Amino acid sequence: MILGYTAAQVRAAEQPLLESGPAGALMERAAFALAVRVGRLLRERRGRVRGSAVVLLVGPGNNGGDALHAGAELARRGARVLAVLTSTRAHDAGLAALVAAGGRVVTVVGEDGVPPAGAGGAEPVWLGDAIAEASACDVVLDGLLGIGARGGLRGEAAELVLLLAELLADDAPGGPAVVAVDTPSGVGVDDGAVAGPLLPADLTVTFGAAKAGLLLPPASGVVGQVEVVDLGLDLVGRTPAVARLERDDVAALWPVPGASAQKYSRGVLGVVAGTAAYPGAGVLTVSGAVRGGAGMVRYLGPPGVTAAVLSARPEVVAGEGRVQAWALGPGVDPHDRVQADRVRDVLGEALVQGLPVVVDAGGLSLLPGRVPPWVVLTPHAGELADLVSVRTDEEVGRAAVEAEPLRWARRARELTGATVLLKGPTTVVVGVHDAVYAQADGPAWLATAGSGDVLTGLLGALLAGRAADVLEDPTLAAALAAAAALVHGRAAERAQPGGPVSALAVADALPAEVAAVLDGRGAR
Ligand SMILES: NC(=O)C1=CN([C@@H]2O[C@H](COP(=O)(O)OP(=O)(O)OC[C@H]3O[C@@H](n4cnc5c(N)ncnc54)[C@H](O)[C@@H]3O)[C@@H](O)[C@H]2O)[C@@H](O)CC1
Ligand SMILES: Nc1ncnc2c1ncn2[C@@H]1O[C@H](COP(=O)(O)OP(=O)(O)O)[C@@H](O)[C@H]1O
Ligand SMILES: [K+]
Repeated sequence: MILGYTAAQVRAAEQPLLESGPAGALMERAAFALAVRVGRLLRERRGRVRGSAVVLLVGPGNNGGDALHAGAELARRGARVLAVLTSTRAHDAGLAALVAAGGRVVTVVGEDGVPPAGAGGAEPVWLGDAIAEASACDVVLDGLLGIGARGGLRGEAAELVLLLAELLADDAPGGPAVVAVDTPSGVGVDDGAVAGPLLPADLTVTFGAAKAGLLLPPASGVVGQVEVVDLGLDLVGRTPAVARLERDDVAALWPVPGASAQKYSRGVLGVVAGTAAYPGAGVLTVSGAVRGGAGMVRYLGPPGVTAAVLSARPEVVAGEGRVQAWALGPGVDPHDRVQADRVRDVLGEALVQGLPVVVDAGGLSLLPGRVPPWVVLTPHAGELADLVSVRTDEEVGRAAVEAEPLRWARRARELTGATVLLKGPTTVVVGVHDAVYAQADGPAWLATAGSGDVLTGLLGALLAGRAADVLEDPTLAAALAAAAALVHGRAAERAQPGGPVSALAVADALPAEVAAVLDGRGAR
C-alpha cells in the first residue's frame, strides 16, 4: 500500500530529525538519494553520467536547495550541470556546493531584460535561452517548488514552465527526461490540485513519504513514476490522507473459496442492468461478475436482454432468488418504466434486508435520499456532477468534478451516505471515516464504452463474496471498491498490453488477473 500524507504531516515528522541532526543533513541525504536516482536515469539514457547534460530549475526555497545539492553531486560525477534560477533568492549552501563542483548558474531575466534584483553574481540569460538549454539536455530537474508551494506557479517560473512544457509535449521522443524534486512544482501537495502551468514529470522522487497530492487526480496524471526516498520519518499514528492499494493488499481483501465452498457460500450477485435500448450493458455487467468470480449471478431484466445475457453467459440464472448483494443500473434508462421500477424495488428491498449494493449509471438517479455505506455508487465525473446538482442548488458540471475529484466525491458521500467510487484516469474512492483511496491502474485505453459496466459487475461479485464482512465493518466497502478498480485496470492492460481493449475483453482478462493478484494464494 502506498500512503499519501499532507505537507503538514510530513513537516511534523521531519521536525525531530531536523532538531537532532546537524544543519542541512536531512537535505543532503535527500539530495544524495535524488542524485543517485538521476544518475541511474542518465546511465539508462546515455550509457553514463560523465559528459551528460543536466538542467536544474531552481526556485527560492529548500526544494531548489535539494535540486542544487543533487546537481552538485552529479557535477562531481562528471555531468555538465546548469542551474536556472527563476527567483531573486536561492538556497545559499546549495548554490555554493554546485559552484564548487563546477556547475554553472544563470538567472532568467525578465521581459525588460533586467535580472531580478538580488540575483547575486549569476549570469543573466533570456528566458528563451534557458528553455533551449533545458529542451536540449538529458535530464531536467524540477526544483522550483515543493511542499512549500502556495497555489500554482507564478511569475518567471510559470512562464518558463509553460513554454518548456509546450515544447517538450510537441517534441518527438528523444527530449530530456523530467524528474520532479519531491513534487512537480505547483501541484496542490495535499489535494492534487492543478492551478496554472506544470511540467509533467517522467519520475517524481519524493522525500520521506509520498505526498497525498501525488496520488490524487488531477495531479496524479503528471507525476510519472513515483519513488519515495526513505528519510527515516516516523509517521506511525498519523492517519494518511489517501491510500493506494497494491497487488498484495488486494490479495488480502479478495474472497478466496475454501475447500468446502459451494456456490451459495461464495456469494450470489443479483444484477439489474440493460434495457431494450442498451442490452449490451446487461451482458457486460454479468460478464464482469461471472469472470470476476461470483459464486452465482442472477439476472433480472426484459426478455430480449435476458436472452442476450444467457447467450453470452450461460452460467447466469434468470429470475428472482436469494442473493447476497446487488449490482444495479448499467444501461438502465430511467424512462424505461419497467426496468427503472425494478431497480427502485430491488434497491428498497436490499436496504430493508441490509444487503450491499453497487449502483451505477441510470441507477444513480433512482437512489433514495440517504443510504448506508455498504451501498457503493460508481459514477463517472458527469454522473457525479448530475447527482450533486440534483440534490443541491449547486450547479456542478463535469469539468468542475474533473478539476477536483476528491472534493466532489466527498460531497456526493455527504449528500447520500453511500461509499462513492468516482471513475476516471485516477479513480477516487471515499468511504466511512473519510477513508480515501486513489487507484491509477488502468491504461487510457480503458476509457471505452461499457468498461464501467464490467467494473460494476466485478465490484458486485466482490461485495457478494464478502457481504457479511462488509455489513459488520462498513469501512471494507471502500477498500473493496478500490480493490475492484485495481483488478479492473490491470485486466485492461493484461487484455492488450499497450493497445486498444474492448469492455468484453477486459471482463475476459479478469480471471487471469485475479489469479496473478492472488499469486498462488487462490490454490487450496
Ligand atoms: N523539511 C526539510 O527541511 C526538508 C525539506 N526538503 C525539501 O524542502 C522542500 C520544502 O521547502 P520550502 O519549505 O523551502 O518550500 P519550497 O521550496 O517548496 O517553496 C518555498 C518558497 O517558494 C515560495 N512560493 C510558494 N508558493 C509559490 C508560488 N505559487 N509561486 C512562487 N513562489 C512561491 C515561498 O514564498 C518560499 O519562498 C520540500 O519539498 C523538499 O524538497 C528536503 O530537503 C528534505 C528535508
Ligand atoms: N484516461 C483514462 N485512463 C485510465 N482509465 C480510464 C481513463 N478514463 C476512464 N477510465 C476508466 O474507464 C472506465 C470507464 O467507465 P465509464 O465512464 O462508466 O464508461 P461506460 O459508462 O461506457 O462503461 C472506468 O473504470 C474509468 O476509471
Ligand atoms: K519540485
